[in-house]
Formats: sequence, structure tokens, C-alpha cells
Amino acid sequence: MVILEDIGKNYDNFKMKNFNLKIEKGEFVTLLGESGCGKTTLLNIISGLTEDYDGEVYIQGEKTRGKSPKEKGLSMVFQDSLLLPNLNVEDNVAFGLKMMGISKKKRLEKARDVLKELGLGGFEKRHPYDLSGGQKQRVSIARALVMEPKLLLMDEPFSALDEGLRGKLQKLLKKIQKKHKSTVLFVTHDRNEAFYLSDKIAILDNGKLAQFDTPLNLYKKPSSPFVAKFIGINNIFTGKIKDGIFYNETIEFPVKFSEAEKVCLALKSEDLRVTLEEKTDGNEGVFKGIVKDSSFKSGFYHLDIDIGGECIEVIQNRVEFPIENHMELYIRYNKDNIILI
Ligand SMILES: Nc1ncnc2c1ncn2[C@@H]1O[C@H](COP(=O)(O)OP(=O)(O)OP(=O)(O)O)[C@@H](O)[C@H]1O
Repeated sequence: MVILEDIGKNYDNFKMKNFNLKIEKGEFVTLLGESGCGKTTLLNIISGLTEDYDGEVYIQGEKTRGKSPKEKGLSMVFQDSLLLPNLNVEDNVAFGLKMMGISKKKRLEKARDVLKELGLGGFEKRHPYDLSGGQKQRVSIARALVMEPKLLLMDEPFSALDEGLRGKLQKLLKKIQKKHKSTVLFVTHDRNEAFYLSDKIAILDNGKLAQFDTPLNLYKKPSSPFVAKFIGINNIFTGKIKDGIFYNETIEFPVKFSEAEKVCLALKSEDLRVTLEEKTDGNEGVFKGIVKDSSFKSGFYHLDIDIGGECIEVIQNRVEFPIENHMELYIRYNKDNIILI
């Protein structure tokens, strides 16, 4: 288990105070947040690049302050592959084992096994300058994994790769991480990458932990409007609920809750459906709107609809009638899908 306990770090324009996080053995955890929220600061504290900080980092029960990455049992993969240019692929991968005094036969055997797992069988004798960006990054991952680290730190390892390749490497990493049961702390600002790879995601907001949870829970139960917005819920309204009606200065619509003072109500775009009729079934609610804009992207209709001064986004894969700007229609939703924050 990895524990970050009451971590604090101040820069002129940045404050992190009492930051706590627990990563279980074998868990894939991602630090996700906008630029400048403190992701690299945390990685630097864990790796030891930053020595001046408050709190303690524990890896498998041991304090890590002042120890080298090797003593801590850490391996790291960065955005750039940082391979040794004069060594071939298998020697790059086996380099850490060599430093540990492992025999040549044993270390090359291990290096070749990991390279095979990463789809690089046959590339052992090549040099880094003969490899593509994606291949270099796979060698970096092999080099980190071969050490069987207690914690693998990965700082935006795929951000320099094009989208297709990034997807392939994410899939490969997920498979290998599960097989090796590696404990990983991954850093990204790419929401989809974090949701795809992680057992748990820590969302950071300006040095603070906004929420730490599984991808599903983050999506179902965001703890604040910040988290809801950050994970891509675009329909967030503030208002009150009285007698089963949510309202603010501009909108009013039925909900299943009876009373609430000062609430944020969130509705996922993909939980809404547009219709031409006002009728509803069972647990559904409906409200009226006017189409402001519509587009068709990646197989889905994206509609921006004015609902009395506020705009709501609807995403659906099929629309049974032609959509035109300025047309009036109804938006149906299941009251169970409403998230109150
Ligand atoms: N050595 C430093 N001296 C002064 N300020 C720093 C230093 N390192 C980081 N900061 C500041 O601390 C804040 C957090 O930086 P950090 O690099 O941890 O963010 P990040 O979330 O990793 O951002 P990005 O996604 O852009 O890499 C930023 O405002 C940054 O300017």
C-alpha cells in the first residue's frame, strides 16, 4: 500500500495542504486535473525530486523521505522515453537489473520476456534511434516493469503519441498491469484516458483533492459541481426544490424530491431525450425548450436547447423527427437520473 499523509507544499502561486491519498497494492490510481493543479508536484515529492515538503509518503509501510527511487522500490515512466542511446533495446530494459548485480543470463532472460509481453519480440537488438515514438515508449514501460517495482509512477506517458497509438498502448498497459498486479500512480489531464485505465481516480482542484473514487462512482455521484463539470456533465443548474418542483429565476421543472434549499442539480446529456409530445411514462419528467443549435458528431446528435434562459445539452444517437433550429420540443428525463449535489 502507498500512503500520502498530510502532504503540503507551497510555491509563490500555489498551495497544497494536508493532501491525503491511499493506493492499495495492485491498484491503478490516476491523478487527474487541469494544468497547474499539482499533479507533478505530488509525483516529484513521491519520487524524491522535491525534498522539501510537509507530511510523509509511505510505500509498503516504510517512510520514503531521503531515500533514492531504487531504495523506495520505484520505477518511473515519463512523457519522453529517456532511453540510453548507446544501448540496444534489451540492454536498455536490462540496465536496472544490471545495476542490481543480476547475472547477464538472468537479466536478459527477464528483459526479453517483458519485451515479448509488450509486443516487442524481435526488436531486442535494435537501438532507440531505430524505433518509432510508440515503440520507444513501450521499451520505457518494459524497462520500468522488469524491475517489479513496489510503485510504478507514470507521468503523462502517452501524451506525445497520436490518438490511435495512444489507444493501443492504453489497452496494452491495462492488460499488463492487471496481469502483473502492478501498483500504479498515473498522471494525466485526459479524462477519457483516466476513466479507461483506472481503478480509482483522484481529481485535483488547485492543490486540493476534489474527489477520490472509482470511475463509475465519480460519474454517478460527483461530490461537487466542480467534479461534475470536470467529468463532462454539462447540464448543471443551481436553485431550490419546493413541492417536487426544481426552480430558479429562469427555469422550473418536476423532480422526484420534495424539498431542498440551495441545490445543484445535474442531468447528464445522454440521459435526456427530445420528443414532440409532452406525455411522459411512469417516473419521467418533461420540460419544454427551443432548439438553439444542433450537430451530428461521432454517430450522435448534439442539441443545445434553450429552456427559458438556461441552455441544456442533449446527446442521443437517434432522433425520430427532423431537427431544425428555433423549433419547439419537449425534453424527457427519468427522475431517477437526476443528480443532486
Ligand atoms: N519549482 C517551482 N517553483 C515555483 N512554482 C512551481 C514550481 N513547480 C511547480 N510550481 C507551481 O506549482 C503549481 C503546480 O504545478 P504542477 O507542475 O504540480 O502542476 P501540474 O498539475 O502537474 O500541471 P501540468 O498538467 O501543466 O503539468 C503551478 O502553479 C506551478 O507553476
